[in-house]
Formats: sequence, structure tokens, C-alpha cells
Amino acid sequence: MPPAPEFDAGVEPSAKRARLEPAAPALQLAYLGPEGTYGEQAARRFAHRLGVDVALVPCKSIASIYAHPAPFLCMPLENTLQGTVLETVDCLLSPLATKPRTPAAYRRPLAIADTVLRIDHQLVARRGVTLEQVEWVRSHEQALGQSRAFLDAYLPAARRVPWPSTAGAVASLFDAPNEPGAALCSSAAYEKDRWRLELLYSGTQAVKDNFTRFILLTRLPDVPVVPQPHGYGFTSLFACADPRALVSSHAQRSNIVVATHQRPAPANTAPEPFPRWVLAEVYERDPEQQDIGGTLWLGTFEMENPRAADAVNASQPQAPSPFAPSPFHSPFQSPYQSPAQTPTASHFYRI
Ligand SMILES: O=C(O)C(=O)Cc1ccccc1
Repeated sequence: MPPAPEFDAGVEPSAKRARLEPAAPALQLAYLGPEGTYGEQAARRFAHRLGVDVALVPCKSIASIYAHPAPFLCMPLENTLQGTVLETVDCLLSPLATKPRTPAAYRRPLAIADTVLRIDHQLVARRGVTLEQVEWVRSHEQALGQSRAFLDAYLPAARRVPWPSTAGAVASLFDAPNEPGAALCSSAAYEKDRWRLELLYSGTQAVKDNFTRFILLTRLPDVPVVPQPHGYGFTSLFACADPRALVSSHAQRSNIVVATHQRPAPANTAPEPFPRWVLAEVYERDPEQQDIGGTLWLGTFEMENPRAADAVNASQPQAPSPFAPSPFHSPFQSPYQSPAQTPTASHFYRI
């Protein structure tokens, strides 16, 4: 009797089996959601520039972006008409407080890039609602402020209701189906829901050339600064508790302070009528080439309270980085800053 054929279970011998590597999970990039915000547009640009597989994660507020454990965070920093985005600067300065507000398990984020978006607001309401009927307008406080003159002229009696985001304000219109309200949002947010929206006015901001600058932060170690497509601006952000410190610590390095963002410090941190913390934007000159370098990263924080500096600088978990190591991200080190000029580690740190 011939031997029984070997039982073929339909499985290839293991040596021949195709080796399917598990796909690396996409790196998360947290932004101000929901879909349709200006923040989402900025986040998409950053994702493209990073050149790695990135999953966008919408967050409910700017504060919740900063608290998110995602390796990348996208936040609005400043606007042509409204200036500083207060919630963002509050987050960036929060490590100056004695108790860091970010959970200790998350690596404190560092800025690695910026992008500038043109901002053009649309006033929208649910289908059938007219401008004359609008009793309230919801939007991010930036959009309400940028549209102040329009609202004064066209909707003087309407209540202005700050909302965590522009696209969130649009979504809220459908939760209040019987109320004659409106929202200020991007064209993208309008386009997404246009079948159920009325476009009441296009371009409500006070000037046509209205821009918002967003920054990209990372919690990963050793991420190289992301090349700027425009090729200029080696901009660092430095925070300090006393604006005078900017002059003494930067003058001799021929750095130029080009902008400052100021917020009140907790009143008990300084015996002054105007206790304040300052985030300063600084061009770092390359002393060799006599020109200005190419990338944004947040600079060094000068600390009044060394205990706070220690808390912030406390060792943080190192997530594996998919990027080549960069010399630019070691603490207290800038390519154009000699260690001899760097004040003690307990008083300075980079954000
Ligand atoms: O709410 C949004 O869409 C944001 O991204 C914040 C914002 C609001 C208005 C102008 C720029 C950014």
C-alpha cells in the first residue's frame, strides 16, 4: 500500500512564510479639534513637513493639547490682529509655576517648527437662519476678537460667546436647533457642513491680511528641528520672570529680541504690582556666518525659583525616537551659545 499522503493543512512551511513586519504605529499629533479648525490645517502642514506617518488627534481645547501625551503637539501662538494666543502662552509658561501642570510621566514638549496660516472667517448659521435673526455668535475668542468691528457694525445686539474652537462652535449650532445663533469659522469648517449651513458673511476679520502663527512641539528626544520651507528665521522663545533679564543675558550674544508675549505671574511669586512672566522671541545670530539661521525652537527659561527649575528639569521618560539624534536638543545648549555664557542649569532651561 502506498504511503498515505502527508496531511497538508494548507499552511506554508514556516521558512517560506512571508515575513510581515508589524507596521509601526503612526505617531500622534494633537491639535485643536474638531475637524475644520485652523489648527487642523496647521497640523496637516506640520505632518507633511515631518515626513513620517502621523495620526492627527483632535483635542477639545488648547490646554488639553498641551496636556496630551502625543509625541507632537500643534498650538496657535500669535495673530496679526489679536496678538498673543493667551491660552497657548499660559500653557508654555506653566512650567514656571512651582508645580509643573503637565503630568510627570509626559516629557515636557520642545518647539521644533512654526507655520503661518492666512485666517479668513466665515459667519455661518443653520440653514434658514438670517443675519437679522442672529441673537448670539459663538467662536474661539481669537475669531471673536478679530471680527470685533464686523460684529459691532452688523450684529451689535448679538451676544458674543467664546467657544473652545471655531469648528466646535459650528458643531454646537446643531445642538441648539431652536436657537437663532451663528458661528465664526474657517472656510473648511463651512465647506464640511455646507449642505446644512447658511453662509451669512464671508471675511468678518478686520483686515484682509490676517495671519496666525502655529508652533509644533514634540515630546520625543532628539528630534531634529524641522526645516522651514521659507528658509529664514532662527527664532527661539525664551521665558523669564523678569524682562530685564533678557537684556543682560542676550545682549552680549548679539541675539535680537523681536517679540514678547507677556502674562501675569501668580501674584504671590513677586512683591510687585505687575508680577509677570515673559516669553520672548529671539533671533539667534550665527556669529560665524553673520546671518540668521534657519529654524524655530523654544529657548531657555530663566527661572526665579530654582525649585521650580529642578521640578521641570527632573528626569523625564525617554520615548524611542524615530529620528536621527540632533545636537540641538540637549538641555541648556544652543548651537550659538557657548557653555561659558550659559547661566547655571537651575536657573535656565529650554522649553
Ligand atoms: O478654533 C480654531 O479654529 C483654532 O485653530 C484657533 C484659532 C481661532 C481663530 C484664529 C486662529 C486660530
